[in-house]
Formats: sequence, structure tokens, C-alpha cells
Amino acid sequence: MANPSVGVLDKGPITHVIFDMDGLLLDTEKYYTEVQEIILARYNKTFDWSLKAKMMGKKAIEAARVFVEETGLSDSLSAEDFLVEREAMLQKLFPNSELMPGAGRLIRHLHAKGIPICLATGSHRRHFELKTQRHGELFSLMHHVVLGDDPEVKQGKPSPDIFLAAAKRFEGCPVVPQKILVFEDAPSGVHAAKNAGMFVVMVPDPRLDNSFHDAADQILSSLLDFNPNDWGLPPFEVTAS
Ligand SMILES: O=P(O)(O)OC[C@@H](O)CO
Ligand SMILES: [Mg+2]
Repeated sequence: MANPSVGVLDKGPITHVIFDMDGLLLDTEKYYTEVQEIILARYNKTFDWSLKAKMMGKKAIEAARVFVEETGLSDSLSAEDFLVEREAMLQKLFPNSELMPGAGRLIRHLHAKGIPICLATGSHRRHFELKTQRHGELFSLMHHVVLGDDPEVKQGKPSPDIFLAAAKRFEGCPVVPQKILVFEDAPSGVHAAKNAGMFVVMVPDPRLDNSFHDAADQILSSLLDFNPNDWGLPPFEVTAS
């Protein structure tokens, strides 16, 4: 894992930030897990984090293919049928989505300091709307949002497509990738950011094996632990104690 201040010092401070959404800003990965466990139980199978690590962050159909193949269900459940089966359960759960610790504070801070921020999520429009319906004002602070079903996103994470598309939509583009800091929770997302030539802070679920941490430039256990100074970004206001 690189020392972030070294990374930034030799390339200059970060000027733009791209946020992942599921598992990073919103506590939604647990809903995918809950639904997948229900479906697997029907086949007397259990869901584990090694499978989760391969699915999280991916576009729906790509994650679905991993699911049916890795669980050996592809003969009895197609990836498409899996998506149909889980949809009704997810649509009930997503409106309850809550922010991850520190997410609101960081978004508001960067926006207040004039740092351009945007969202790049594998979630497609329907799910994005459901997940963010209680957080509209906060997500309105994003300069733009790139979703999994965006026509410019040919392949999902770990392909760099979504982060390259997001970088192009900032004002005054193109933004040099080395000036962009990505926040991610998933191995696929970390690799997508590195494939795009950007820096990436990973905030992994504690149940994710540490072996998935290596590609990230910085690992945090929570966004509450992020120090903007590490990346040449404006510091948080010191609140009077
Ligand atoms: O790109 P994010 O926002 O993590 O969403 C991916 C989604 O498909 C859940 O894994
Ligand atoms: Mg994510």
C-alpha cells in the first residue's frame, strides 16, 4: 500500500473526487447479501464473503453471472432469472438505505470547499433512485452521477470505463487522472480506479479478506478516519471543543 502523502507530493494535490456508492456512501451491500442468502437457502447452499468479494461493485448482470457460476447453480438458475427473483426483495429493502458513517460529513465538506465531486456506481437508474430517495438533498451536491446503465459504461468495474466517463464530465475537462481521488469499498472498484490511473482510498467491509487491500493507495476502516491533508485537500474545520 502506497504512502498517500508520497503519492500526492510527487504528483501535486488532488483536485477532484469520485465516490462509489454501494457499500461506500450507502449501507446497501447488506441488502444484496440478505437476498442472496435467501435464494441460496432454497438450494441448501450458503453465501460467503469469498463469493461476495467477487460480486460486489459489479454491474447487476455481471455479478449475477458470477453468482450462478460460483455457486454451481447455472444449470438450474440463469443469471437473468436470478436478477428477476431478487428484484422484488431488493425493491422493498432499498428505500431504507442509510448513509455509511462519515459519508454525509465528507460530501458536505468537499462541496463547501469547492472541490468538484461526483458519483460513479454500478447500480442502474432504478436502483439508484430507490436507494437515494431519502438522501436527495445530499446527492444533489454531486456535480454529476454516472450509473451502471450509462451508455458510455461498456463494461462494469474493474474496467476503468465508469471512472473515465465520470472524469470526463467534470467542468474544464479533461481532468488528469492523477488529480482524481476515488473512494471505493470493493476490490473491483479499487482495480477500476487504478486501471483508470487514479488514486483510490478503500474503505472495505471488515469481513473482506485483507488480501483484497493491496491495490488501494490508502485503507480506512471508516470515512470518519479520512484526513483530507493526506491528499492535499482542504482540512476539516476544527470544531471548537
Ligand atoms: O458500484 P457500487 O455503487 O459499489 O454498486 C455496485 C452494486 O452493483 C452493488 O455491488
Ligand atoms: Mg461499492
